[in-house]
Amino acid sequence: MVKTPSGAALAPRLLRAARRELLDTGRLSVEALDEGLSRSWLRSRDFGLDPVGRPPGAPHASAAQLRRALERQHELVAHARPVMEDLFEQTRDSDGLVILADAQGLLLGALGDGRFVDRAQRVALRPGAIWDERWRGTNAIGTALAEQRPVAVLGGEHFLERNAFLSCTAAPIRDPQGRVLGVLDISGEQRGFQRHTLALVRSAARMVEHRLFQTRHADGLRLQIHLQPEGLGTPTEGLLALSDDGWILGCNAAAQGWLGTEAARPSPLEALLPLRWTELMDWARDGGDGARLLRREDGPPLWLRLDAPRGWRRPAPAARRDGAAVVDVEVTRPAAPEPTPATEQAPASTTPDALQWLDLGDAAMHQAVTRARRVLDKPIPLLLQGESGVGKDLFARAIHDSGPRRGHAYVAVNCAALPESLIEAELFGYRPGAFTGASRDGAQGRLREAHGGTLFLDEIGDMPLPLQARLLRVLQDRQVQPLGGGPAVAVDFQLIGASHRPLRQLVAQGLFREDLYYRLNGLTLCLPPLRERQDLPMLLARLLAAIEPARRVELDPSLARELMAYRWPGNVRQLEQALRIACALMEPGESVIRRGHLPDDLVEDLDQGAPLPIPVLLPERPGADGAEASHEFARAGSGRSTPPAMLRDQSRAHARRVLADCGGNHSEAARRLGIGRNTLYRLLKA
Ligand SMILES: Nc1ncnc2c1ncn2[C@@H]1O[C@H](COP(=O)(O)OP(=O)(O)OP(=O)(O)O)[C@@H](O)[C@H]1O
Repeated sequence: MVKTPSGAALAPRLLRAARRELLDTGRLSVEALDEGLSRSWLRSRDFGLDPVGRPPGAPHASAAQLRRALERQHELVAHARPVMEDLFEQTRDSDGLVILADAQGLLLGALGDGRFVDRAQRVALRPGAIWDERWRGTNAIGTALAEQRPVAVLGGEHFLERNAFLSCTAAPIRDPQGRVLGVLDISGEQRGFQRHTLALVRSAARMVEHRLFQTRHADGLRLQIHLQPEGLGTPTEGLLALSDDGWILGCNAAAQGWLGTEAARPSPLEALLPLRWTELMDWARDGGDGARLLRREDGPPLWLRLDAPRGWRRPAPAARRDGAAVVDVEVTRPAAPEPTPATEQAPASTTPDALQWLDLGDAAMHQAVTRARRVLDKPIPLLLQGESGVGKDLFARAIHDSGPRRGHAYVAVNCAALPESLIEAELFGYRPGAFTGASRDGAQGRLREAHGGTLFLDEIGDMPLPLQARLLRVLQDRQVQPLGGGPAVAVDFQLIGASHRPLRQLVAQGLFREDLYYRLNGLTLCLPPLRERQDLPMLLARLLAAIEPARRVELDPSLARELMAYRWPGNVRQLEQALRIACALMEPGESVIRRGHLPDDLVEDLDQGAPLPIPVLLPERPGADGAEASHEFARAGSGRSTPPAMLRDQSRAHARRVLADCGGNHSEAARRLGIGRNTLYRLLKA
């Protein structure tokens, strides 16, 4: 936490002297300062910020950009708003502001009505401004994000002296998967700071997290846990969300702490609690009322309460992954609010885990998973669209594994990987001796192999037109005619097509049959590119755990932030590959991935792409970087297919213009660009 050991800020004079020393000598008298504050000051210095000079041109969202950010974060905003109103009432007398920021430090909303609001406006403490440390130096919002924990930054502890009149406390808000979604902050005049504010903001953030968890897992069975029975039902309780076959799908921070686990990966109930799923079902069948004490060998006893939505019903008996039988149970709960409208309810599904596993908290992925679930048991063809490497193949497999055909074959064919002459035989099969080079025994073909199961046609946009006609016939007649003749054979499969090329556009260009397009497109699911995903931290943790199951590997925090701002042209595949290489390059004793471990081309991109992290935002001071520059940034931000060389050229040209604007002052130019001086030199030379 950013505070002195005594919990109070040091005298302004001492803080100023310590900062001066840091800038003059590069040394920080750490004995005098709290560790978190020291780290943040060092970061602020490395960003090239000057505590007393002109403030750097921090980006500021336009009204439309802010609107879009609010739309993206509507779930967070909806749950935070009532909590913020409550906080505002509690802190009204001390004339402060209650602020909500997103995970990039973009201020989404603020509540306040006193004199302080005017002063706050003058330092851009208002919606649309970005309080990332990169531009504002040490401050509660930016520092809470960088340190990923609650912080108080009092008066002169702010790196920029213009902010020294502020005292701010902030706590991160995490989503049900544990990734930071945003920050709740209370800011006020330094004089008005009250010691309990940090505790207040921390418990308010917990309350928002609690509401997010309840909403995200509204349809399934939940367990409440606490060390004391009185804690059950309060925002301090631990929450576990369970799948219909006894797997823990979600686990809030309190539960993670008590159970010594992480929320990243679903695990069976029995792996975390000394409680069998069948016992829990018996309890549920008996009404599931009251609280129970659960004694554990590896930790303090926990109180446990069952929380099932009204009418929650265990779906039809199905084999569990561990082979244990499950029973059909309906839980009768006391009267509760009417269930959410039918369109919002997830359908009953026996093993939601394969799809659930992909739902790490990104809104677009969540929507794709929810929609896929709704049609799992229906004969509706699915079309997956998304850039190469976003996980279409994995998603198709998860649909199969979560649906009623999971006990049958999953047959994947990459239509782009085979020459036209072979695809036909591969898909439709052939009779013995049907063509030169054919096997003597013939082949039944992939379509027939998929009978009863799922056929996944990857890169279906690359299927040659004559084959499209044949495939269409199969889909219409539900029969396959092998090459070389012979009787037609009935087939029945779930069809999933995928393409990184927009099929609709191919239809317009005459490259894809319109009638086949409509046959395939029962429901289109669009998987988001990695750069737009909001769940990168969770994905990183997931991939690292898979690559290095035997040791705990972490990313250097500043590198993690860079990776989050990177554009990932190769999507999850590129990320996975980069992490594999990094893990391979680490020395045996190392556990933190740093830049030096990454593939060279990625490091090069990170260096050269450094001005791009927040490309779509306008500079706060219009005169500073100029409208032209911001348009260029905006173009770079939206130019998905812009090749790296072009991006480099654009970035270099932009850097040169900013440098010229700064009269050749490299430090000032680096500050305005939001990059380090060395990166600027490299960028100019590139
Ligand atoms: N959510 C995820 N969790 C873990 N790994 C993932 C996830 N999504 C994708 N991957 C990994 O990323 C890689 C690329 O995924 P996949 O092959 O499914 O992408 P794709 O969209 O089908 O690519 P292409 O269009 O090039 O065929 C795979 O190694 C896959 O395991």
